[in-house]
Amino acid sequence: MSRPDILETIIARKQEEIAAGRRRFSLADLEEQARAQSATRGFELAIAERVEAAEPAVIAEIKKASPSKGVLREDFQPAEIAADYQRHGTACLSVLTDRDFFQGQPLYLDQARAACALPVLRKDFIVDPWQVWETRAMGADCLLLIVAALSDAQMEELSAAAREAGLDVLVEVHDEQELERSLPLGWRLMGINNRDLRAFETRLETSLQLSRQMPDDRIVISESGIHGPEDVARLRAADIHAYLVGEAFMRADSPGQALAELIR
Ligand SMILES: O=C(O)c1ccccc1NCC(=O)[C@H](O)[C@H](O)COP(=O)(O)O
Repeated sequence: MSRPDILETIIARKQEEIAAGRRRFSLADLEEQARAQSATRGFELAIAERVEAAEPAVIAEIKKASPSKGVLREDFQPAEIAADYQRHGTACLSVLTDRDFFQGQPLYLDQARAACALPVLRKDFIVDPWQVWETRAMGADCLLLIVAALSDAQMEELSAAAREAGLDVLVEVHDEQELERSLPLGWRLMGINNRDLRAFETRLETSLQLSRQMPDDRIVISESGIHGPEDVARLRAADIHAYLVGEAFMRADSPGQALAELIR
């Protein structure tokens, strides 16, 4: 029998979390909490405005640890990091809320969002409409749909729930087949993850190659494995102007300073 890969392991854990969560809050409870939240901050718009102005759009990530790299930042203060990112010109934030694999939690999203005026992506593994409403109830502005983790029917169901909840969506693909499956959903923000979530290998070429097949009405966001200005220069040469960066910032004394140096 083959060993389950990390994505399968994470998704199995998510199903347990959802089952436990439903015992505390029904879908109706979460919908009520979500509808009581203030307006979202316009995640897609913040990216689109930068890209249309030919400026780099960075989604700066706040993550303490990852399955591939372990702990990235011992002194982890989400509010301070968010304010630092804002001072140095990020377009948006991404905050890991997964506990078991990334040492995140929903409180970090709340702390980060309260410390700045930036739109925030909830970075987690969304497989059920219950989590979509949970995301909005948490106060997030955008959620991530990882195509590798979802069937076509799930993607449609989650997209419909996100629209109803008033959330923007960042769709994440890693290969041509996932791109083809996800385009009919119609979302404008299309992340190309350079990391193979099953093998952990990270190659910038994934973005460089797959972006050639992206329709003109979509915005490509290159995700993972972006470490220095030379990486951004390669992506920019391929007409990719939006970047999601985590590790390189989390390992820096000042994540905001590292961001400024990446896009200088
Ligand atoms: O980062 C991992 O090890 C990982 C493992 C399994 C699923 C997802 C994983 N990471 C999520 C991400 O894709 C990154 O947090 C994000 O794109 C930023 O990447 P990086 O700049 O390389 O930290």
